[in-house]
Amino acid sequence: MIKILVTGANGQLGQCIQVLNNAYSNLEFTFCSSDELDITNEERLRFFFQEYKFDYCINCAAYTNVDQAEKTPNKAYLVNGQGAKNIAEECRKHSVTLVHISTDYVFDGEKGSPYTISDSTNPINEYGKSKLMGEKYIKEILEEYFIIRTSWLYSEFGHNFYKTILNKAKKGENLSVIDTEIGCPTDANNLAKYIIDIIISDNKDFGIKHFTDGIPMTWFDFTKEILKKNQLDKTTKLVRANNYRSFAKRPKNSTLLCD
Ligand SMILES: NC(=O)C1=CN([C@@H]2O[C@H](COP(=O)(O)OP(=O)(O)OC[C@H]3O[C@@H](n4cnc5c(N)ncnc54)[C@H](OP(=O)(O)O)[C@@H]3O)[C@@H](O)[C@H]2O)C=CC1
Ligand SMILES: Cc1cn([C@H]2C[C@H](O)[C@@H](COP(=O)(O)OP(=O)(O)O[C@H]3O[C@@H](C)C(=O)[C@@H](O)[C@H]3O)O2)c(=O)[nH]c1=O
Repeated sequence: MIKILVTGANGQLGQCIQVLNNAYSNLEFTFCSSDELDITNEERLRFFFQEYKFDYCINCAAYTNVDQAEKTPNKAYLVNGQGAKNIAEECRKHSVTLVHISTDYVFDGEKGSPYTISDSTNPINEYGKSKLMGEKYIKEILEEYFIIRTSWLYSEFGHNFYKTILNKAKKGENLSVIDTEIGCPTDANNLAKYIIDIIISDNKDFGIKHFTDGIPMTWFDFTKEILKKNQLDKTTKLVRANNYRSFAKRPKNSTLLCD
């Protein structure tokens, strides 16, 4: 039996992993919400790792509000930086393999072609900087880790662009969406399966990975797809925008090349 701790389990990705709970007879999951296990609480983490003998930890816990992170960066650094460090230290002490999730926003978006795992990082907003801090701690502390960078997650769970657009369109709102940022929308359910495949695979090729399952497009193109898929394209007014009122800068082209 492979014992797996999932932190931040009530978030979008955590819920996608919960859907897979009964699909694998050789996996035993422990799902912890932020209330049950706060990754910034070192004492609680220590207790948890000591009490239960995990083989893997999937860290889905994160501060993901990109605009709010500009206003309260310390909170983002605490969870995405220090929190990741705390988990990595417990993983090292107890020989647990860490599967950590990172983001396309660690890149500045200026490259002009898809980012590979060996490209230099240079985040342009506080969320991206805090996620990069988490990556750096993990690389320093652990040898057996997976850092999976992904992008533009959507699913039926939690908050995401797909659901925001769908809700607005269903309410009959006019949509104005930027076409100046390019990335790869990724179904969080497929990311969940990819993570489990890594865990059950015999081939332990540790390190950084890129995972997306969508083709590069702008948020505007993605909106068109969302509307079409939900038969709202004929009834919703959608206009192309050059800018959208937001606090954080976002990379122009953060397309990830998957390995
Ligand atoms: N969403 C996206 O588009 C993308 C996400 N990612 C990364 O993927 C991962 C999963 O993202 P996603 O599921 O969408 O994010 P969510 O915001 O949906 O989920 C994050 C979860 O982390 C929890 N959390 C926050 N602070 C703590 C803490 N101190 N201790 C424990 N749990 C905490 C939150 O709980 P609560 O709500 O109670 O605070 C929430 O349940 C993150 O690492 C994110 O950076 C990468 C690329 C794209
Ligand atoms: C809702 C909306 C957004 N936008 C713009 C704002 C922004 O530039 C872009 C995306 O908006 P959002 O704020 O929903 O997405 P954002 O929070 O930037 O999404 C990011 O989240 C983090 C967690 C990640 O790791 C990234 O991969 C990425 O998914 O679309 C519009 O132009 N019109 C709209 O109606």
